[in-house]
Amino acid sequence: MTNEKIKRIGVFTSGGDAPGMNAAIRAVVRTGIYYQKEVFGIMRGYEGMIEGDIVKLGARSVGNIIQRGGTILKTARSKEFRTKEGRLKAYNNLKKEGIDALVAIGGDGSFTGLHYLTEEFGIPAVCIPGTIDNDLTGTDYTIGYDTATNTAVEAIDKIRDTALSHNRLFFIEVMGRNSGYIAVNSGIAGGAAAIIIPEETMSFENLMTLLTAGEGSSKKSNLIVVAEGSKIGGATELAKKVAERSDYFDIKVTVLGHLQRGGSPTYFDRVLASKLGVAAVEGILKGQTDVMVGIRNSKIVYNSFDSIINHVHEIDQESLRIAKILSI
Ligand SMILES: Nc1ncnc2c1ncn2[C@@H]1O[C@H](COP(=O)(O)OP(=O)(O)OP(=O)(O)O)[C@@H](O)[C@H]1O
Ligand SMILES: O=P(O)(O)OC[C@H]1O[C@](O)(CO)[C@@H](O)[C@@H]1O
Ligand SMILES: [Mg+2]
Repeated sequence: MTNEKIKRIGVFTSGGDAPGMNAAIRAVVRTGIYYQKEVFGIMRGYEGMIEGDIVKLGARSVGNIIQRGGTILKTARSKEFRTKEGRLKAYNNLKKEGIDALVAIGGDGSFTGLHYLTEEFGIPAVCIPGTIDNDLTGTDYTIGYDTATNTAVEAIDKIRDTALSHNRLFFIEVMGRNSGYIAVNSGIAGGAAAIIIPEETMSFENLMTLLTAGEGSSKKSNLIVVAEGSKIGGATELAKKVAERSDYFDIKVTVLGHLQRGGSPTYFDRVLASKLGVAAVEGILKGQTDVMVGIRNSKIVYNSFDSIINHVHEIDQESLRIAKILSI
């Protein structure tokens, strides 16, 4: 796999950080070096690309990071890269450093930016899905999702102890942007009484009926997991509305927020990141471009940008079904 045209590969992280991004950086750097390429780290995503903040990485410079959360390359959301002028500045910096291929680790927004750069300047690029949201079709799992969901489950377990002791109803809000993946699976694993996600609109009246049924069976403590993208209101709003309709419950709210983004990646995310990092570099050396590398049914797959962007990563219906059966 000695594609002579590619000599220098640039790698960067972009959008929200996710646990396992470091493991992916390590895999990209070491695979590039394994195939006798030079690898450069672009700092702070597209911001660093525009400013020319680019550093050479060696096999040892990515030692001792596989277990660390966050991203050693740092990350950013860049407004300027959304403009053609911004992307031209970025491309000129890549040219200056002799970088002739790119690997991006990020989410849908990062891929969209890279798609434009590839279209405008013809630079080969492969994307690695790195986001806690698991909102990308073309891969069963994104890097960081497993760790974030485990973090949410740990938090839910702790809230359950206090909820039970006080007979309280808790609304627990988890991240996921417009996706309900973290909510559904942390809800099943945490034994939630209801899971509210953007993909499936449970009406507020349905929620009241469910809670009132609990009232009849003298169930006073309950955990409701709410995805931040919920269309019937976030945890705070729902708690307020329930309190207005019933004085039966002692209601509390916990918004888990950014704690879901940090921490040491699980074994699953480390292995996923390692596999995708190797596959991204091998893909680019074999001529893949404008694609996202993913894992489907345990197999590495490359999907074109067009087939993943603006497509919804559907929630598994079976998960929704079992969540309902088990919450009676
Ligand atoms: N339409 C676009 N055109 C050019 N660049 C874009 C576009 N959309 C996003 N980007 C670039 O990609 C960056 C990251 O995108 P975004 O903030 O949506 O995060 P993401 O990659 O989707 O990750 P996550 O959703 O996990 O935080 C943006 O700050 C911007 O620089
Ligand atoms: O860190 P920020 O910029 O507040 O973004 C938060 C968003 O990023 C994510 O953590 C990852 O995309 C989402 O779940 C959340 O909506
Ligand atoms: Mg995104």
